[in-house]
Amino acid sequence: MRGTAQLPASKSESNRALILQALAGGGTLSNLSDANDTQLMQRLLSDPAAAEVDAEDAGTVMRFLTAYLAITNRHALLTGTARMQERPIGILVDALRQLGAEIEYAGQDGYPPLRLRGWHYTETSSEAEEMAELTVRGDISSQYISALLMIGTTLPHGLRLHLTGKVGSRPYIRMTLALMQHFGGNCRDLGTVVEARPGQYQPTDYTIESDWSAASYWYTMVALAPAGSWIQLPGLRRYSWQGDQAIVSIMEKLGVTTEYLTDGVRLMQTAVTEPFTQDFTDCPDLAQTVAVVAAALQVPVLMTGLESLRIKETDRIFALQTELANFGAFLTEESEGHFRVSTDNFHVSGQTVATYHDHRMAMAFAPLALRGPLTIEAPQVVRKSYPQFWAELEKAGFSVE
Ligand SMILES: O=C(O)C1=C[C@@H](OP(=O)(O)O)[C@@H](O)[C@H](O)C1
Ligand SMILES: C=C(OP(=O)(O)O)C(=O)O
Repeated sequence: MRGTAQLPASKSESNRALILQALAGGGTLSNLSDANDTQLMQRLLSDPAAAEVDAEDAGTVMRFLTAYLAITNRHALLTGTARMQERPIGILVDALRQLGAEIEYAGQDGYPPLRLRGWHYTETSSEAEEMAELTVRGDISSQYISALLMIGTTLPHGLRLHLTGKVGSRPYIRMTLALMQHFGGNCRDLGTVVEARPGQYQPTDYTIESDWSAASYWYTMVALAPAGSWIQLPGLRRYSWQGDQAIVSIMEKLGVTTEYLTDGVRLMQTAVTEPFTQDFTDCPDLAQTVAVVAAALQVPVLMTGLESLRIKETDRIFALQTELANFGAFLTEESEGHFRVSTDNFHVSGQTVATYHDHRMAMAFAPLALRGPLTIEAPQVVRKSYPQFWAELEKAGFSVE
């Protein structure tokens, strides 16, 4: 493998920028993602009269729009796929209700679909001179916190959140604060306390960075490709707001080194090193990539911080365990929350990989084709974050049927 692969733009940055642009009332966004999650967000924001809003399987769309539609006083049914209706949202709904939103559960308590019935400033919230203050659990999804922070700026006195529990996906909260600031918001990260000061966002231009989570699959390919392979990925930045840039240091330990270029990075293969322990609390979306590449390289990585994986697009722990087993690889819970990747005669020989409606299952396993033929079921799942994935693989020399 030698060449350049095109990445999608970051869907996390794109979906925040779209909400902030809507709250600011303008600003030009360049290099918006072609991911379905982002195209969907854009479509839903551009139809302010819709009575039913379908967030499909996009977590950021569901969570960010719950807060955005509430604060903009929309009356609508906010729904999603069957899986989305199993992904919890009670923490966000409770917080928004305390702030003045009228939200009812149209199905099961604590889960979408939601019936939004507008925003009612309570007397205390409009008269008090102090910031609204809430305590929010941080150990289920950071998307609730990002959703609240973005609208917090537009509250009469702003919003202070006290985060409890083991806060996961922290870099995504920092990305939210960075983008809020970029759009003229005044906010602070004080660790277990995060604040959005009251103010007005300003229409601001922003160019979205390429997606580091999508880049992770190219790291796997370079790791598994013949010696001397390299790949260039344009649009990635050395100083990134994306926590999944952590793939750089993780893959140093799995035989791929990163060189920063004027535009993007070049990945080069090096020697594989020792077994190691990796905590995914800050970067859960990298877990599948690393589990698969560690299995293929037969490096016994100990993975921790995987708590949120069970409530993503699918139960990713179960999906990984089931599919890895077909290759002679195992993800075993050694002690609570500590999962060891191990292998017993790892082989790729025409297996079929089920994808469980999860784009990351397809993209994490596809690079195994460098070791032998395989079939990926429902390959269109990649459209959630990387619609061009299969086309880019073909350009890189894979034979895709
Ligand atoms: O805020 C975001 O853009 C995201 C936050 C993470 O979710 P959690 O906060 O639920 O872990 C991540 O897994 C998801 O893909 C995108
Ligand atoms: C978990 C993911 O997305 P979301 O939660 O936004 O659906 C993901 O892209 O891996």
